[in-house]
Amino acid sequence: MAVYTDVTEPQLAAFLARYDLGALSSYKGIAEGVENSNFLLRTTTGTFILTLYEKRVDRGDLPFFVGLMEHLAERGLSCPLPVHDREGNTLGELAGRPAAIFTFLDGMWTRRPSPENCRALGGALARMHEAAASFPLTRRNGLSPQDWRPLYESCGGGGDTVEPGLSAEIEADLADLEARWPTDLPSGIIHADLFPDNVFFLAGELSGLIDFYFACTDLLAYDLAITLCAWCFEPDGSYNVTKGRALIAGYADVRRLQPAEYRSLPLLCRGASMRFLLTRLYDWLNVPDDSFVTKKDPREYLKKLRFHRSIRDTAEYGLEAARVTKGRA
Ligand SMILES: Nc1ncnc2c1ncn2[C@@H]1O[C@H](COP(=O)(O)OP(=O)(O)O)[C@@H](O)[C@H]1O
Ligand SMILES: N[C@@H](CCOP(=O)(O)O)C(=O)O
Repeated sequence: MAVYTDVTEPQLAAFLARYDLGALSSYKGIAEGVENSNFLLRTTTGTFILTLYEKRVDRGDLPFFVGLMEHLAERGLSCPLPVHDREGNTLGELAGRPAAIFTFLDGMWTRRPSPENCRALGGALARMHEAAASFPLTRRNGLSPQDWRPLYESCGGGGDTVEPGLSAEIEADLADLEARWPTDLPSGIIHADLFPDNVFFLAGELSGLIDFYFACTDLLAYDLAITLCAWCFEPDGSYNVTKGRALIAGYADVRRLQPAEYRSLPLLCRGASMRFLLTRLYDWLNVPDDSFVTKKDPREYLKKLRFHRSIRDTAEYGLEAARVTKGRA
């Protein structure tokens, strides 16, 4: 459930009066999502999404997030386009929260992605990376390798209550990831949270990407690793090589991987697994059971971490280097 802030009809009507969007017809809270309060907004001119930014989002980051969506949408990527008010602002204030209105994207997210979905997604991710290359702002990744240890330490050894031995396992992996994390791969703006619930499909075609609220400046191939972890495993925890192959090939059809990016993929996938293991572990231990937020199981990412640790050669993800890189790896 993600409606943390109530908005009254007079408050919303007054907010809307600043826009050329017609009069308020109806609005209702959207249950999905974790970070912010979202409303489906209907006016006499169309359907929109109203977002109120909650505590977990830093106000200082909003121009980056909203500006990025506008930049991407203007370059043909299907993602929410922020609507300007009559004075040209995309960000305002409603019910004591920063707020913005976005165009509505048709489609639904898929719980059972197919290899074709993965191929289309790979292409969209690469197009996003290319379109974002000309965006002038940057944002540090607040969940980068240097942030993982403090996050782990803030869990206070609670990992062992989730799974015996988890703390020692995390510590060993953290030390290895910190020592070997690559710094010389191509970087740019990444989505950083491209999970199935953030990708819409309509009649089998990818219709848009949403939720850019973890977007940041980081390694492009790390975004591919995050996406592979989120899309290419089955509910029983097994890796689906057909989906992995389709995702990587779809990406490389648009943006070829450099040999070093290809070689680094197992390490980047371990890092991606560690990042989501740690944020889920923190929430598992700290978010009250009766809160609105649905806590996600950290053990899903522990299994993925173990799988990626077992990979000896990137080809095990489904594609030989020669098919996805510029030269020979
Ligand atoms: N532009 C949009 N078009 C259609 N639906 C949207 C749009 N933006 C958000 N939504 C809906 O709102 C839900 C929550 O949005 P999301 O950005 O994922 O929230 P959060 O940042 O809180 O996780 C999505 O799952 C989707 O149903
Ligand atoms: N994708 C993350 C949680 C973030 O949720 P979102 O609704 O903002 O995408 C996870 O699965 O741990």
